[in-house]
Amino acid sequence: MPDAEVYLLKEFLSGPAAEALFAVLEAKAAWKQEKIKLFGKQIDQPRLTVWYADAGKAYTYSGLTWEPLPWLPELSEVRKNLESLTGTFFNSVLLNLYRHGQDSMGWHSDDEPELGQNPTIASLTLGQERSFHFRHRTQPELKHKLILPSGSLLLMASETQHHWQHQVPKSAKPLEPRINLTFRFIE
Ligand SMILES: O=C(O)CCC(=O)C(=O)O
Ligand SMILES: [Fe+2]
Repeated sequence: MPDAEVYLLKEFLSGPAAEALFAVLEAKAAWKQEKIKLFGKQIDQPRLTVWYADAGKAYTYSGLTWEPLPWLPELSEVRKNLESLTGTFFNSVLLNLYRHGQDSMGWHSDDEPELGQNPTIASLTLGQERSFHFRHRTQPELKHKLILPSGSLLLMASETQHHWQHQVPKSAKPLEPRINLTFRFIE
């Protein structure tokens, strides 16, 4: 992909480790159904979310301001491993629970000002594999599609968010749940 720095580690976690972490997070994370405003109406986001971060961090995302919860030990452990792998620090993680094929995330870039100029975003998939699409912001013929399997880690770095958008599209198939963790550094 031009104008991007993207890596996919297909086996960041083993199958059993990904399954175990999925079970812990599904049961222990404080999942919430947030609303978004669309054409002046409040509607449910097509997924459940929860945000964990270091104390004192506030984050605005999808028009919502998130109040961080203190880290679960299992999340701190993943954070530590990611930090030694990437050589970058992460002080927050957004969890998304896609309950079935009709849950999704629309086209966007992770380019909120508090993420800084060229954020490194580490995105871990647990459970159901899903498609992940990229499209270039100014050259619409540039597209890229990936499958994110359970235990995989997608890293997006340097100028990727300036030039590309990404989405997790809905699927007509009756899919099993997927948990996604996106680790970020908020300034
Ligand atoms: O679920 C995913 O793989 C993507 C999540 C995402 O793009 C985000 O949280 O910003
Ligand atoms: Fe994103």
